[in-house]
Amino acid sequence: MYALPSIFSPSLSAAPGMSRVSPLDAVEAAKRLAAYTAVDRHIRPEDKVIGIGSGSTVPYVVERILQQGEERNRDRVFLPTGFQSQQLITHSGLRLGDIMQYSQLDVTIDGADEVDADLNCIKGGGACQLREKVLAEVARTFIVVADYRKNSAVLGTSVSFPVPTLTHNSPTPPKYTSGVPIEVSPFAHTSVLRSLHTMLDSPKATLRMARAKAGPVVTDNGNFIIDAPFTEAALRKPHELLVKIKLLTGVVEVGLFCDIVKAAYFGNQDGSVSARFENGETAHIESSN
Ligand SMILES: O=C(CO)[C@H](O)[C@H](O)COP(=O)(O)O
Repeated sequence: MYALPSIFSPSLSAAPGMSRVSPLDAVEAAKRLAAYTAVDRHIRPEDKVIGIGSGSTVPYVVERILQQGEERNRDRVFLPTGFQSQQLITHSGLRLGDIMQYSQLDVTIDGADEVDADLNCIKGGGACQLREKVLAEVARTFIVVADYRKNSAVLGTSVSFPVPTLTHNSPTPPKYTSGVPIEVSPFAHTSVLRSLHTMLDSPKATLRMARAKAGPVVTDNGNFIIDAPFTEAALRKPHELLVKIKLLTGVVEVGLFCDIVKAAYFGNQDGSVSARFENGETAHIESSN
């Protein structure tokens, strides 16, 4: 019953044990290392209500949870942050719950697009940030897992966020980063775009378009996504920026997660894991897997 669905992790579908896993490229191996380490440290036997985030790292989280065994998972319930993680949970044979039944979760583990030195994150690369933030905020412990490319000093500066070229009427053009994902009501998307362009110094903010559908990406909540690049100076104060964006009428949720993360785990290319904790401590963990 407990088997990782191949649609989420084709190269791992036959193997709950790492030694039988087919070779992964460096990034995939790093995602899996981060996920396994976080599950081993934070999903304890007594944790019964567990949030499962979205993205390509989270299937490794579920894989490790499955490896804890049927007995351990029998009386647990798993809450998804979107359609993808809902499918991941049900196809894995784990029990699916509904966030509307729970005001507190034991732990949520999710991916991130980027994490800064203070554990602020950019999320929403998969357009799931509303549900992700709800499940992060109601969890006693919110843990982020990612590969080494997401580990940044300042948001917007990692390789996963290439800086777009931009002309600007300034002698020294400010450095703009690629976007902060912003979920907006479709009705308000043009007015939010205008406010981002004119009031919040994000002239390159654009509506995210779908790849295999005509028109914009539509979220699990029926909304649109705007990707808004900001200057490095703005992203050095992510909480201030979050508040400004959130106050725009029509904004449903912003993919800036501030002061929520308890710990972040980054898989490295050399097989180690770097961890950062909310109290400012860091750890370098040599993998035993
Ligand atoms: O925020 C997210 C989805 O909205 C994801 O957690 C984020 O995009 C990271 O994804 P991946 O694990 O594929 O790098």
